[in-house]
Amino acid sequence: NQSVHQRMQELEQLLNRYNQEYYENDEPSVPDAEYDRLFRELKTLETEHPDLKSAQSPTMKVGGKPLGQFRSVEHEVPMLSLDNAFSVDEFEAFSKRVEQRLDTNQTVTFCCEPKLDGAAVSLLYENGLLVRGATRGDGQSGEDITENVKTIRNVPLKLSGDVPERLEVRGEVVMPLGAFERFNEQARQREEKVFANPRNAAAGSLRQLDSRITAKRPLHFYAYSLGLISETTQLPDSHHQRLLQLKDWGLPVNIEIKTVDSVQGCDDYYEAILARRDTLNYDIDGVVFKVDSIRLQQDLGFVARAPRWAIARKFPAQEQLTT
Ligand SMILES: NC(=O)n1nc(-c2ccco2)nc1N
Repeated sequence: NQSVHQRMQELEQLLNRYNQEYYENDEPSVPDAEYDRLFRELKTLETEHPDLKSAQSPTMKVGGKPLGQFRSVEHEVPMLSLDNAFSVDEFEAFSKRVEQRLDTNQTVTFCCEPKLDGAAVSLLYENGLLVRGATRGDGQSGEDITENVKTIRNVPLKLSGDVPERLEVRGEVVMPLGAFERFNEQARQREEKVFANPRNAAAGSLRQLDSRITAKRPLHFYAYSLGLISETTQLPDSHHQRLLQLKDWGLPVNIEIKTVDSVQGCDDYYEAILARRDTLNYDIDGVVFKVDSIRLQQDLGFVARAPRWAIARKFPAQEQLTT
């Protein structure tokens, strides 16, 4: 019995370490199959020797399921990825495609947004109360991280005003740069692994099993699009106006977002944000231009999984300062 107990303690230590790696840094040192095998071995031994089972066993934290203990969430409206334009010519080709769909004398308004480099999430509010949070996953289904998103500093648990019965908000979770540096400094001092960049820090923090750990992470959320909405009739036809409506209801919307009425306006916006990139308190990897008219967005639809009505224009890669 002693050797069984020893093996159980060894398994517990191994699994806790692998969990830490997986959820702290999103970088497990063993493949999931190996983790699952060890997990099942421990589970079996605990079933055979309940008297030897520890209250802190990793099998207690997850309610019995191995790694995949986040419930899966189906995105009724797919969470799209963005097509990228790496040059002004590629962007102009995009705007030409859009203009082809317009009547001749119509001009197209674009909504311009900084492209936040964090982790995309979906928040679902029912009667104004936050009822679910989910990662983007593969765009069709993600992980249920409700308890974790509730700990994000600027995510309202209750919206204010006359809100739709069901409102799904999508946006980016970022770890502000100052907080990221301080967090990594602390991790270094504690001989814990540091995050390579703020995006990993945000993604890894959101995938913590224990939301008390997430709660200690300085995360911010910025809304940038809407998913499921009941009562769409009351919403304006403009994407920008809808974001301002989200702001009125208490959701954080990035202050850099604005509309322009020409391709030149988009180019100016790209240059202006690029020039100020180092003064922003979060990582961005470009700007996003979206056709502002929802009606025109629906008319343009999307090809594969990227919308025809939006395009990201990426900045040149930032020279990586040696941290
Ligand atoms: N990452 C980011 O800041 N995004 N991502 C979108 C997006 C993705 C799909 C539709 O819109 N918009 C913004 N500002």
